[in-house]
Amino acid sequence: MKQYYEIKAQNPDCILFFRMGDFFELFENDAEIASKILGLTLTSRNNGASGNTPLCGFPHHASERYFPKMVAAGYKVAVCEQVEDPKLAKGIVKRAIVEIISAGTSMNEAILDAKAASYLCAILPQKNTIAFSFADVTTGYFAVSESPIPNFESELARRMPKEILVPAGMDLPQSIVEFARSENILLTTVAEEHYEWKRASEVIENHFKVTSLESLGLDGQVEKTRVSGAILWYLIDQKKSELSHITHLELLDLGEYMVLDPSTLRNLELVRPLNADDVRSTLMSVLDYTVTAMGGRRLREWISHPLISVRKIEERSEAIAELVANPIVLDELKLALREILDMERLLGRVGSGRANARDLYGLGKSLSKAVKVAESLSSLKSPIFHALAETLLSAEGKGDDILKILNDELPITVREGGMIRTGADAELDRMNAEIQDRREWIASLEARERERLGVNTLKVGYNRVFGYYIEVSKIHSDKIPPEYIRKQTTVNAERYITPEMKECETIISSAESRIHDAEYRIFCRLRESVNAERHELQQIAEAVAETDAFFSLSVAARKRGYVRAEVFEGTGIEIRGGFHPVIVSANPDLAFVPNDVSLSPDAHRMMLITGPNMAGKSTYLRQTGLIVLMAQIGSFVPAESARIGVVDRIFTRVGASDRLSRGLSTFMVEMIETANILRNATEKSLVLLDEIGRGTSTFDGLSIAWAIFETLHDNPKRAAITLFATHYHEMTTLADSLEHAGNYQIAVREDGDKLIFLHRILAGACDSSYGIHVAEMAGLPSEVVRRARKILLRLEKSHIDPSDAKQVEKMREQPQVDMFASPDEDTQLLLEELRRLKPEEMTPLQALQTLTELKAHYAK
Ligand SMILES: Nc1ncnc2c1ncn2[C@@H]1O[C@H](COP(=O)(O)OP(=O)(O)OP(=O)(O)O)[C@@H](O)[C@H]1O
Repeated sequence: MKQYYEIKAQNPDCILFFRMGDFFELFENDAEIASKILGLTLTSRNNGASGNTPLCGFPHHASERYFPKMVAAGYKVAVCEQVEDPKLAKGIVKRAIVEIISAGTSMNEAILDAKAASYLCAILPQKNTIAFSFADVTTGYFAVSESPIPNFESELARRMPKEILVPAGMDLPQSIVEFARSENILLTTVAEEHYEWKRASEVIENHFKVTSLESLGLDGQVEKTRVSGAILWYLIDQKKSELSHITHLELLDLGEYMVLDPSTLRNLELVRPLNADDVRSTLMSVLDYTVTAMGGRRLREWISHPLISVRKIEERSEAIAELVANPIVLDELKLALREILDMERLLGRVGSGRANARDLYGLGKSLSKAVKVAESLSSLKSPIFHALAETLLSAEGKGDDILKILNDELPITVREGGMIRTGADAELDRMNAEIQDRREWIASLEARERERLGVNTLKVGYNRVFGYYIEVSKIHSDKIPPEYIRKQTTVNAERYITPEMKECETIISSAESRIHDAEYRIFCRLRESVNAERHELQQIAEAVAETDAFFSLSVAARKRGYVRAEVFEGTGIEIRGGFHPVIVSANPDLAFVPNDVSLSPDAHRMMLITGPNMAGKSTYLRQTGLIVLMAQIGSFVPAESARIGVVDRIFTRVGASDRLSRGLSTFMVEMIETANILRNATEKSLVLLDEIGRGTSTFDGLSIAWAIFETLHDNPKRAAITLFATHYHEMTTLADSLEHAGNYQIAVREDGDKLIFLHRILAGACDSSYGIHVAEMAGLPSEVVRRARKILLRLEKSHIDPSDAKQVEKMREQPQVDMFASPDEDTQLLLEELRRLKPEEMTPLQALQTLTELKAHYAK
C-alpha cells in the first residue's frame, strides 16, 4: 500500500489501475468510482491500522474493455504495471505508470470513431488572439496556429476535440469554457512551467531531433512554440513513449478556409446532426461514399473546411469532373480501396510502439493495394491525380518487404512465435529444422499409439500445466502399457505421459523459447524498419485518404445527379434548379421542387422572402447555404447549374436554438448570433436569416428585423448577399423601397379550404400569411380557429399591437358583449367560411353538421 500511495500521489487526477499479478486492482475512492462505472463488485481488504480499504479489480486481459469505458465516462486512467519479473524481484516488485489514458489521448479503437479524427487541443490565450495546437495521437497529426478568438472558436467547433489543455492560473475566454462544457469536452489544466518558452522549445527540438526551431517554422513564434511544446510534452508524458509517428508540425493558416462559426456548423448540419439520433440529416451522410476510414476522415475535414481560393477549388472540382466522367476508373478504385486498412492509425500504432504482427501485415497488404490505386489513377490527366499517383507509386515493393517476412495467419501476441514466414530468416529456419523431427514425432504419436494399443479414440493433447499428454478413455484402461505414467483423471478418461514424450517435449520447449525470442527480434527489426520509413508511409496513407475523398465526392455527384459549379472571384450567386441535398436524399419519393437563386451586387443582393408556414422558406435558405458550401469544397452541387462568387464566410441565424442549456433564452441567443453577424459580415459573406425577431413581441420583433435588414443593405462594409425569410409582411414595403433588395415569395395556392404548397420561389411579396390556415390544417379545434380569425380581423382593423397591454385593455373596456365581435365582422367571417365550403364534395351529413356549427356560432 505504501507503494500504491506513492504512485497515487503522483497522479492525483487519475483513476489508478494497479497491476497485481494477473489482476488490475483499484483502491479507496478510485475503487468506489470505478465499481459504479464498470459494474464491478466492491469489496474491502483489511488494511491494518487504516481499517478496511474499499477494493475492486478485474483480470488484466479485461483492461481492453474497462479502460475505454472509464475514459468515455470522462476520467483519466493511469495504468500501473509491474515493471520487473516478480521471480527476480527482491522484496516488493517494482511498479510504474506505463501510460495515462484520457479522452484526448486514447488510442483504443473501442472509443474511436473510425471516420473522425480524435483531437487533443492546447490553448494559450493572448490579449486579442489565441495560440492553439491540435494533435491526433492516433495518426500523428500535429498542427499549430494563432488567430483571433472567433476564428479559433470556429476551428474548435469544426474539429471538436475530446480534450483541451489549458495553462494553470490563466483566465480563459468564457465562450471557450462554455463551449467545452456544453460539448462535454474534458478541460485539463497543465502546469505553467510546461508553457515556458525554453522548456517548450527543448521538448520540440528533442522530439523532432532538430537543433533549432527555424527548420520547423517556429523561429520567433513565441506563443506557437509555447503551446505546441506544452501539447507535445503532455502527449509524451501520457503515452510514456516516443510517439515517433508525429513526424511534422503543420503551421495552420485558417485564412485559407471559409469561416464557419459554431452556430452555422450546427444549423447547416454539416458533419453532426442537430438531433443526435438523426445521422442521416448531415451533409456528410449524403456525400460519404468513402471506402476507407482514412478517406472518411479526410472528407469530413474537407466538408468542415471549405476553401476560399478559386484556384484550389477549381483544381478539386476539375479532378472530380474527370472522375465523374470515368466510371471504369471509379470501379477500379473501389476495388483497390476496399482492401486498404486504416494505414494512418496503423502507423500510429507502429510509432507509439504498440503495433503487433497483424498490424504490420495489414500495413503491408494496404501498401500493395496502394500501388493498385496508383495504377488506376495513372490514366487520368488532372494534375492532382498525377501527384497522388506519384506518391502512391512510391509504395511499390514496400508492401512485399513486410509480407515476405510475416505469415498469413498471425497471432495477437508478439512473444509466442508463429509470426515469421519460413524462408524469411535462415537462422530461424535452422532452429526450426533442428526440432522438426521431434515435432513430427509428436505429431505422428497419436496415430502410432492408436495402432500399437488398438485404441481408436486415443488422443494426444497439450496443456500448459503438464505439456503433452496421451488421453485414453477409462474403458480401455486394461490396454495401458507399463511405461505410461498417469498424470490426471477426467470424467471418462485418464491422461498419461511417457518418459520419451517428456524428453522430446523438453527439447522442443527449450528450442521454442529460443525460437520465440528470435521471432520477436525479427519482428522488432521489421517494426523498426517500418518506423524508419514512417514519414514516407504517412504520405502514402494521406494520398490514399485524399484519393478516397475524391472518389466519394465523384460517386455522390454521379448517384445524386449533381453538377459542377462555376466558382469565381467576385460577388453573386446564380443557381438554376437548386435542391436540398439532404432532404432529397432522405426522402427519395418526395417530389422536391427545384428553385433558382439570382443575386448580384448590380441587381438584387438581398431577398426578403415571405410565404406561409410550411411553404419551404427555411429549406430554401439552407439549400442555398449548402450549395455555396459544397461548391467551395470543390464538390459538385445539387442544381441544374450554379455560378458562385466565392464567399469568405456563411452566417446563419436559422432554426431553433440548442443552447438553452447554457442558461440563455431563445431570444437572447438569437440576438447574440445576429449581433455577431452584424459585426463580422463583409461584402463577401453570405447571410441566411430565418424569422429574425420572432422570439419577442410583434412590434419589437418587426422593428429589430427592419433595422437589421436596412443595415445589411445600407452599410457598404456589411453589404453581404442576404436571404431573409420573415413573417412580418410589413417589411415587404421596405424591401420594395431598397435598391438592392427584392421581395420574393414561396408560392401557395388556395383550393377551397385547402392550402396547396407549390414550394416554388417567385418574385413579389406574398399577400397573406395563412398562419391560421396552416394551424387549421394541423388540426387545431375549429372553435379555436374561428376565434383566432376573429381576433386577427379585429387586430388588423384596429392596428392594435397585441403586445401592448394598454391597447388591449382599452379594447376590453369597449362595451361589447363579446370582446371582439361586431355584426360586421361576423358577416365578413361567415362569408369567408361560406366561400371556402365545397358543398359538391360534402356528404349530406357533413353538410348538416357544418350548417349546425355555423348557426351555433354566428346566429346564437
Ligand atoms: N422545394 C420543395 N419541394 C418540396 N418540398 C419542400 C420544398 N421545400 C420545402 N419542402 C417541404 O416543406 C416542408 C416545410 O419546409 P420549411 O420548414 O422550409 O418551411 P418554412 O416555410 O420555413 O416553414 P415555417 O415558416 O413554419 O418555418 C418541409 O417538410 C420540406 O420537406
